[in-house]
Amino acid sequence: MSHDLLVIGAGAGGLSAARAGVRARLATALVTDGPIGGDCTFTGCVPSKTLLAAAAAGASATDALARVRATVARVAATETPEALRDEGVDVVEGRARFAGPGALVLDDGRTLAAPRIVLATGATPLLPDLPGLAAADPLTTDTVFDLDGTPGSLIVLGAGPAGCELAQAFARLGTAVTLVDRADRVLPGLDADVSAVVADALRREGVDVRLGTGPADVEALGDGRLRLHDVEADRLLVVTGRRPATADLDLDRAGIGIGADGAVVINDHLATTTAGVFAVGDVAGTQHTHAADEMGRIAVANAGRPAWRRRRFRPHLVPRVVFTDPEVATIGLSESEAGPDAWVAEIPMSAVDRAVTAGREEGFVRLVAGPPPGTRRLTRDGLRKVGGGRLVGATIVAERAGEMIAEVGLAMRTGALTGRLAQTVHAYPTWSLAVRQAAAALATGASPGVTVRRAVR
Ligand SMILES: Cc1cc2nc3c(=O)[nH]c(=O)nc-3n(C[C@H](O)[C@H](O)[C@H](O)COP(=O)(O)OP(=O)(O)OC[C@H]3O[C@@H](n4cnc5c(N)ncnc54)[C@H](O)[C@@H]3O)c2cc1C
Ligand SMILES: NC(=O)c1ccc[n+]([C@@H]2O[C@H](COP(=O)([O-])OP(=O)(O)OC[C@H]3O[C@@H](n4cnc5c(N)ncnc54)[C@H](O)[C@@H]3O)[C@@H](O)[C@H]2O)c1
Repeated sequence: MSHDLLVIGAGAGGLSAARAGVRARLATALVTDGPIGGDCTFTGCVPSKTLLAAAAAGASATDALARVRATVARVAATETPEALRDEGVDVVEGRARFAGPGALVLDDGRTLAAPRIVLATGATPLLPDLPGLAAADPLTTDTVFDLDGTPGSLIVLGAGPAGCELAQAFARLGTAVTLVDRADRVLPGLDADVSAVVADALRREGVDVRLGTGPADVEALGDGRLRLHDVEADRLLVVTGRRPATADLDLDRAGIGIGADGAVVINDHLATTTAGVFAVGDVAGTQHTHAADEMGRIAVANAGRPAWRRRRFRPHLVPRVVFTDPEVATIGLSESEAGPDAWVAEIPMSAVDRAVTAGREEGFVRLVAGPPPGTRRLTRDGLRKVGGGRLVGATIVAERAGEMIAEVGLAMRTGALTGRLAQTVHAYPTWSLAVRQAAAALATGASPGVTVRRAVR
């Protein structure tokens, strides 16, 4: 059967690519070996955010898990094969591998060919090589949301976004949680003071946070319980990262390269090392639903264009939100990444009236601004004279940080001077007024409660 576009994988990236194909009037087939919606709907964002919301609302463990199942079913019902076929996508159920550069073969022997292929096969949980791990029947994000009830005690191994979110959710549902990471802080990819706020919040809620741990065996205790280091628990949840799903795809038959990090090698245009084949989402090394979604659209647009007319995917414009309480939202460069030419404006949430009225003063807004392109290193006064410079990044820790980061993304996307945020009237008393207050300090010289400094590594 012949198509214009083949998309492999029906998660966020594949769905976005397939819909973009239909919009571009391409005969589009979406090949999937799993349910439509992928990780986000079934094992990622939707169940984890539902569990967090139910736990925050004080639901019982049983109700929270029932709410997870109901919400996943509700979201999944909007993305059935039938609904996609109605949209014009030819949904092909089966597992695909490459037979050659423009050709796929399915597990039942069917073949498909197209001049454009988008690879969107996602990622799978990565389990560390710990002696005794398999025998302890560890939970992963593929299985934890299927539990009938919450365990009395739980070790969460890995304090990245998944570990911190799930540790907080289970603790709030009454489980005795120990959060373990070999790094010396939670969320080790973020600035150290972000980690400190989140670790404090988790500890206040009773999570036993153990950091800087060395390698250890997992020991089965015979009664269904297990021990890791000196911690005993009913169950172990392993959230130590994810591996791009490239196995059994026969990528080498099509000449598609894989990098040292295990992700498919792509360039700024999302093209792989093989002409006509593009890769998007987790299989290409990104880690968020909205990144996969954006990449799907860009890949399809680029697949029909010569290299000089292609759009670039700009990872620095992708916000990242950790949905702990408080939330952590980042975009672009952190202070330590920005370099000594950048300026930083920072306001603690204790100086923001909405946070004070809500009794939620932990956290801060940190804007990082650089000189406009072509401008030399600027003094503090020089920065003010160029409208506060242009934002190159932001880090927000606050109850609603995930909502607050969007306007920073808009400013960065449009290249607006920081002063534009300061000139924009924000309703009082909103959380996002903190962003305006910080922007005002860069653009006008002073703003109550805000400190301005050169970026520190
Ligand atoms: C617990 C958890 C919470 C998360 N929370 C968030 C969040 O709040 N916000 C956020 O932005 N991101 C979150 N993520 C990450 C997000 O879920 C992923 O980044 C996103 O779903 C990746 O989409 P994708 O399309 O790249 O891959 P996937 O959704 O994994 O889709 C890939 C699909 O490809 C199919 N497939 C694989 N191989 C083949 C093959 N050979 N043939 C046919 N089909 C194949 C699979 O069936 C799979 O469904 C979370 C992840 C986890 C684990
Ligand atoms: N809110 C969100 O957007 C969200 C939420 C959850 C997950 N995700 C995505 O899902 C993916 C998986 O998340 P994750 O938190 O599992 O991965 P991660 O790679 O972000 O974090 C893994 C953590 O495990 C630790 N670790 C690794 N091996 C270890 C070991 N042997 N012993 C002890 N600690 C170990 C690391 O130090 C790190 O802190 C990521 O791509 C993440 O971005 C996103």
